[in-house]
Amino acid sequence: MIFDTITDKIIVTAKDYEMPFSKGLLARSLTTAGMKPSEAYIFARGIEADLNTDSLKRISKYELRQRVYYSLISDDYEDIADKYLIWRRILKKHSVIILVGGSSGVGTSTIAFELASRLGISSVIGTDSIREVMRRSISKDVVPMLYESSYTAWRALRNYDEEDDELYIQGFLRHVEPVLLGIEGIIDRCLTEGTSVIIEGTHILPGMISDKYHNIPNVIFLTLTLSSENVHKKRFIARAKVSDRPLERYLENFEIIKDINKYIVKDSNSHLVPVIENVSISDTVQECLEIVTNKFNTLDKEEGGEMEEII
Ligand SMILES: Nc1ncnc2c1ncn2[C@@H]1O[C@H](COP(=O)(O)OP(=O)(O)O)[C@@H](O)[C@H]1O
Ligand SMILES: O=C(O)[C@@H](COP(=O)(O)O)OP(=O)(O)O
Repeated sequence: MIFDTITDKIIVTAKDYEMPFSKGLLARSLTTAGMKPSEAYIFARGIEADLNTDSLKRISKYELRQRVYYSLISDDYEDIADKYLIWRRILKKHSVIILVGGSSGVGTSTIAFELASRLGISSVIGTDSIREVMRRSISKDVVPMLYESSYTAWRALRNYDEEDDELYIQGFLRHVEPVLLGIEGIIDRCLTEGTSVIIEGTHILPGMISDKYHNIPNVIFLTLTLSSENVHKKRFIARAKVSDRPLERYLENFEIIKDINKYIVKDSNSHLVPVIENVSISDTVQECLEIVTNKFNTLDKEEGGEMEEII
């Protein structure tokens, strides 16, 4: 009841908490369902106006969801109405595992965190953290490539030939292999527990991840790329300004990072994994959300899900 005394806003009540109605929050769920941000805010404002007209002081989350759903239908947003509800049921019923791959600097961490916040998935794990854990359990003598970066791993190969066109990719593949053990372990754990996670980083290489996971419908692969060298370089510059990751290291190895990027894209294409150009954050997030939502929409329909059942 505390909010009633400090705000004039309608209070939205849930089982364990209550909070003032927020147009921003509602608009966010609507954009997750595919509505354009500009339309979503106007729509959320309309919902608030309707609630005020009805002189409501408090509304349950359940009733609010119901109102939003039927307003979407009556405003000819039927597609969005379905998607608006689907995430609630999906996350209740399934574990959702999203794997976001791409070479260093293309934006996998940034996009993974955005997706997690939009979808209400609370766990995001970077493959560089998994690599760190693997380093503690596998000695450098056994797998020296694990102690390198993806783009310097070639240096740890035995008797390498600097003229070999495949040298950098061979190093990258040997670097990725032990990290995959950790990635697959996390996926298995989430599937067993029914929890959701987004795993992101350069070690998500579709062709090296066991076929078993490609055949599980709630494991979704996404690959990010940047075709423009200039934009890609600028991303390292931007990142160096806000972190301790030295710019020189990435620029010095840029040609190798580009080769790895090309390899990941080719590998993704041949495994039918969607490849997304990460130019604008909002477009990339929207594109990823569309892929993920459509996949679950299909799965949900196959399972005979009825939208009305949860409102
Ligand atoms: N779509 C984008 N538009 C502009 N900047 C971006 C975009 N995606 C990522 N960035 C920025 O680029 C830099 C590298 O992104 P990051 O997510 O750290 O890459 P990765 O995890 O793939 O190495 C960061 O400074 C990030 O804020
Ligand atoms: O090995 C690599 O390519 C990067 C991956 O991390 P991101 O750049 O993708 O965050 O790690 P590094 O060893 O440079 O810290």
